[in-house]
Amino acid sequence: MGEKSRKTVPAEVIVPDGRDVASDKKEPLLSVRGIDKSFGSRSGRTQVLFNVDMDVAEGECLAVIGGSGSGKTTLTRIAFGLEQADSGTVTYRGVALSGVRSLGMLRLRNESGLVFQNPFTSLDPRWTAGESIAEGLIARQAGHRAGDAGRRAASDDIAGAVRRALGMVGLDPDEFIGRYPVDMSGGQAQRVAIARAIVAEPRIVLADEPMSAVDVSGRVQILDALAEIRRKRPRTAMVIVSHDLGVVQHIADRIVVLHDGRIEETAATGDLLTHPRSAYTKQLIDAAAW
Ligand SMILES: Nc1ncnc2c1ncn2[C@@H]1O[C@H](COP(=O)(O)OP(=O)(O)OP(=O)(O)O)[C@@H](O)[C@H]1O
Repeated sequence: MGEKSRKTVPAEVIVPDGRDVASDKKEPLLSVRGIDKSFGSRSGRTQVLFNVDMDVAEGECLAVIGGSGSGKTTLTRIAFGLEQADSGTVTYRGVALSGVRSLGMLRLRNESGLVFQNPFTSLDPRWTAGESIAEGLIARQAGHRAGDAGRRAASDDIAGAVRRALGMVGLDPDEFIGRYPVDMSGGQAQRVAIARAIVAEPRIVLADEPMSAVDVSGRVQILDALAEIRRKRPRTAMVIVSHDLGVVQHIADRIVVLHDGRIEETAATGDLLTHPRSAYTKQLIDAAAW
């Protein structure tokens, strides 16, 4: 995606110290405020997140970058309700994730798609790509239709949705629908995992280091797949975690830089690349592999 085609957030919403007060004029889709997190026993606790704020707007692609151990995975797991913060709040569509059965948590679970680093551990080796991708939809549709006609209609819908999702990630449905993970490259398997994450048309997708377990050609295809999802589903928000700024610079609208558990800066991608505020961000720009 070219620099010109990038959506940028108005400069006035980026406050001077780099804190992310609001990514858009309207309410963010997902909002994280004042998150602290420590790990360890009472005698030896290590704090890994310090008063972190982060917003994700509808349709926005936000990249969270930082070195190893900076807290990217912990922060995004907390933001998506997969882990509990020690203090602070997470709000999805204006409702707090206040417990596993809270409205905010149920909505977020139902409306998010998750992609993790290693597709071979997230895909069931006993299932074909078609079965893996269909799984989420089948569970969701089961409650909505009754009777044989309903079940037939549901299975037609599912087959169509699975084929569309495979097409969106650049995999030929005829070729891949019946294929098992063992017969896929890392890049193909990761694109199947992405198809599974987006088949139910989630409002927000988390991709945690989706390219790190894949070779260079596979990485390009994964990036293309994510860009295609953004084109076809412009209202879907994405949060992409990466240690490499180069990987995300062509797809992210905004970038959050984490350093030792603190937000170093948050800015529109073009601004961050051309006018990095911190020495640490400059280091990440210099180290970008792509
Ligand atoms: N369950 C856990 N128990 C103890 N420490 C943890 C746990 N999860 C994460 N940590 C620690 O928290 C810190 C942040 O880890 P996190 O995985 O969030 O960082 P990261 O930026 O995603 O790193 P990486 O790029 O290496 O995956 C690290 O020091 C890590 O060792």
